[in-house]
Order: sequence, then C-alpha cells, then structure tokens
Amino acid sequence: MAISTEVPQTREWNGKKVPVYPMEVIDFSKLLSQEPVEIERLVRACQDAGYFYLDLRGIDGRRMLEDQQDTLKLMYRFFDAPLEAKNEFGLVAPHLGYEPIGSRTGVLENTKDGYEMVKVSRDEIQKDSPHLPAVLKTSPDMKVLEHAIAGANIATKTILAALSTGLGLAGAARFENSHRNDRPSTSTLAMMHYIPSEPTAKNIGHQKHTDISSLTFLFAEQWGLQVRPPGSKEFGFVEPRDGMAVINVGDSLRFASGHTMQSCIHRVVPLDPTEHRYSIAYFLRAENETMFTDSEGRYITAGQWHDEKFFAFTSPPELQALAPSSMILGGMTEEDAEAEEIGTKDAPSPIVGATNLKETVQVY
Ligand SMILES: O=C(O)CCC(=O)C(=O)O
Ligand SMILES: [Fe+2]
Repeated sequence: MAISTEVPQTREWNGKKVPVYPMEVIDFSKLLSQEPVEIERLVRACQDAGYFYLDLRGIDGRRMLEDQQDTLKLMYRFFDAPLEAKNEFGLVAPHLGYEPIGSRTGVLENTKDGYEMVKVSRDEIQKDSPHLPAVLKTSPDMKVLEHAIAGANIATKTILAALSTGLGLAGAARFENSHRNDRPSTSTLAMMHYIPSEPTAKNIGHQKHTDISSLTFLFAEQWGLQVRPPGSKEFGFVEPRDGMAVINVGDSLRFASGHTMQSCIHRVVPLDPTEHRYSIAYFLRAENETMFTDSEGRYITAGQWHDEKFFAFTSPPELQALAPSSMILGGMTEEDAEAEEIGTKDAPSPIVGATNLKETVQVY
C-alpha cells in the first residue's frame, strides 16, 4: 500500500474545523519550455480540480512577484483615498472602474459583500488616455498597472498554450487563438480590498461563484479564499503560498474545452476578523466574438455570456434567483446543494438569528 505523504490540514473557522485542500503546483518555467510531464500534470489539474498553484519563483516568474508587490503598494494608497476620489467615474463598464463595499450580495443570507474593488481592463490600459480615476493616473501608477496586466497575461497565455498542446489542438483551434491581443475582450485586472469583518457582520466576503473568465490569475497574501472541488461536500481553504499565484479555470475555458475542464466553485470568507485582505485577480477572458456552447446548451458569444452573468452577479437576490442555476455556477454541480448552516452548532451566535447564518445559494 502506498504511504500517503499528504498531511491532512484543517483551519478553525467560525467554530468549525474546515479543510485546507491540497493543490497541485505547476512550475511556470517548465511550462515555458513546454515540458511534456508538466503539461500532462497541468491538463489533469484543469480536468480534475479546476485550480492549481503556479510557481513563479524561477527567474522567468520572479518579475511577476515584484509586480505583485508594486501593485499592493498602489492599492494601499488607492483604497486609503476618500470615496469621492476612488469613485470619480464609478463603474464605467463591468470590467472597468470602482465598486464600493456592499455593491453585491455577500456570502451569507441577508448580507452584502465585504469588499471594495477597482478594475482596469487590458483594452483600456493600451489606450492613449485610459479612463481611470486621477488617483491612479500618475505615470508611475500606469507603469505598475501595465506591468501587472502584461505579466499576468503572459503567464495565463503560457498556460493556455500548454493546455492546447496537451490536448493536441492545432492552428486556429488552439485556445490562445481565441484570446488575441488586438481583438476586443473584457480581460481585466481586479484589485480588491476586503474590510475586517466578523462572520456575523452585515458586510461579509465574496459570494460563492464560478468565474466568467477562461483563466483567473490570483495573488492574495491573506487567508480567506475557499474552493469547493468537484465531488466534495464542503468548502475548504486555499493556503496562501509565497512565490505562487493561484490559478483557476473559469466558465469560458470549461465551455471551450467541451465542458471537460472544471470551472472552479469558490468564495471568500474572513478567516481573521481583524484583518484587512487584499487580492489581485487578472481575468483572462476570450475575445468577445468567440463562440461556445454554454451550460444551457446555447451557442453564444463570450461577450454575451459575460454580460448575462455579470448582470446575475450584481442583481439583488430576488432577481438572481430567476437566473438559471446552470448560469450561476457555470454548469458545475455541487455534491450537496443544501444551504449550509455555518457554525451554528459549535458557536451559536448571540447577535443574529439562524437565518442570517445561511449561505446564499441562489446567486453566485
Ligand atoms: O479575492 C479573492 O481571493 C477572489 C476574488 C474572486 O473570486 C473574484 O473576484 O472573482
Ligand atoms: Fe472569482
């Protein structure tokens, strides 16, 4: 019998032991060289789990870790600015602009989200005069944003290329070919600031969902991200690891792969209620005109999938409940779709009623 080297790990969250799920580590430098064993491991990670760590500690990836630190400095300054300055243009488009705390539904029933976010799209940063709030428009800031977007784009396209090779795709059928730089897309860099919150707070976390994107490239130094792997009964934490980005497959790549890759179900909850959490997510999205068959069996464009799902994301719970459930989770199913009671047995809350401790399931 093989001896398992896996150390079972849990974290205490809200009076409950929650698993920390193990994740594959894929080496960016090996993907750059198209090493066959690494490509095979990558394809398997996308088909089995839909997420993995990307190890950026080699010479080719280290610059992206520097970009991450520069972006964090910019974020601390931006989120410290007065609301009027951050919200100078509001949300210009779904993939560009500022969203204040509480713009969307939160993790638990009757809550709102616990983060503010500013997004800079890849198409916008390439314009002569990008539409950005003045607090982000200094020339050093623009360089930082450009580097962060270009770095994440290089990494995610390298992954796409390796996946195409691994699946034997050639010519126009290769995934990179539906993510060309000069074609309009909603690819964007989202910078998020989660405020400290108790599990019983009115503003909490980031609701359960799958991403619209093809691939998401995420940096977050604080705990909070949870995934729900295919076939699992519960959410578990993703351990933040130095020198690594967390990559997850989104709906568009699931659809483009003929639904053979897993779109990762995930959410964010505050592990340490006293902590500010900062995350940087680059969403590599398909060209707007790319066609695929969605989770409803419709043959539609990536642009339409984006617009419909974004509308569901930002609608109030009553409207979200009307969206087909296959849209909410990109066609992914959960082992046990019952609303989870969170921590009610071990840690009854004297502050709120039990209904407030239910996860919101109707939306993502
Ligand atoms: O903040 C995070 O770690 C994840 C954010 C996320 O899931 C998203 O923006 O789609
Ligand atoms: Fe997400």
